[in-house]
Amino acid sequence: MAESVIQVEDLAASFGGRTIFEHVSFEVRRGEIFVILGGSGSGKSTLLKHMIGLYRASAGKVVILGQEVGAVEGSARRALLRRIGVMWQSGALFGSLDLMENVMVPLEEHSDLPEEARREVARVKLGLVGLGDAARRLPAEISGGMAKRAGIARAMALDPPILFLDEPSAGLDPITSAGLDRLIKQLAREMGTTFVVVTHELQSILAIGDRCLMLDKTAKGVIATGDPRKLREESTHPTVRAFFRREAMEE
Ligand SMILES: Nc1ncnc2c1ncn2[C@@H]1O[C@H](COP(=O)(O)OP(=O)(O)OP(=O)(O)O)[C@@H](O)[C@H]1O
Repeated sequence: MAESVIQVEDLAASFGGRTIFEHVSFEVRRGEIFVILGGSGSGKSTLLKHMIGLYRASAGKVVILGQEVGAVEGSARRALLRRIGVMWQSGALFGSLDLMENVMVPLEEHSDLPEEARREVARVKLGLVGLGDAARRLPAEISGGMAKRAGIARAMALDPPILFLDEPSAGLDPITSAGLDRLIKQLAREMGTTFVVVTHELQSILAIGDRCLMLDKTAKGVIATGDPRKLREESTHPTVRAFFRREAMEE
């Protein structure tokens, strides 16, 4: 079994005294696609933000690549954050920069590479996500699916061993979404990148998830973990069954 690269231990999140989830523990192994799922408001994005150190835990901790996210500071923190890439739901591209310039941004901020080398890295990353021909286009000139791909290329600019994707399928039609799923799987297999993906799209979960964790608003925590295909067949938890059955019937 691959080594674990992320450990989440007894994590709790709350805002203004309101608990969103507590007692959340799991680990993510090197090279796997780990999916965080759950209904609206269950705390998926909140968990992701705790994992990358944007929020402070009200209890418990997150350890990434051997370092406690909430405890490292200064240059050690910057070094740790360099080793994780994040793609936000919207793709969050800079509208005034073309795709190549967008992918070059993290390289400008975090590397000493000369301009020509930065361009070359950006070219390679855009090629990797199938956007080799669109490097000079502006975000306004591309489709939603292309924007997601560009967001992934930018998140990969510094070759992070771990990539976090926040709702990659949101706003995409099923065919584009399936194409994005294939890309994520390909990157995990070929580059050995570990993915943590937040989504509630069942088709995606079944297509790409090696393992998943399901959060629940009422339970304020985790109600299932494991292989999503097995959960679909075997879970006896009513909410887990309802989630997997609802959309399984649409397949
Ligand atoms: N910064 C914040 N301040 C206060 N409350 C917050 C904050 N971020 C999230 N919440 C609350 O935490 C709960 C979980 O929100 P979160 O966005 O993590 O859910 P989610 O599962 O990602 O939902 P969705 O699928 O709708 O995006 C919600 O009730 C939300 O209002």
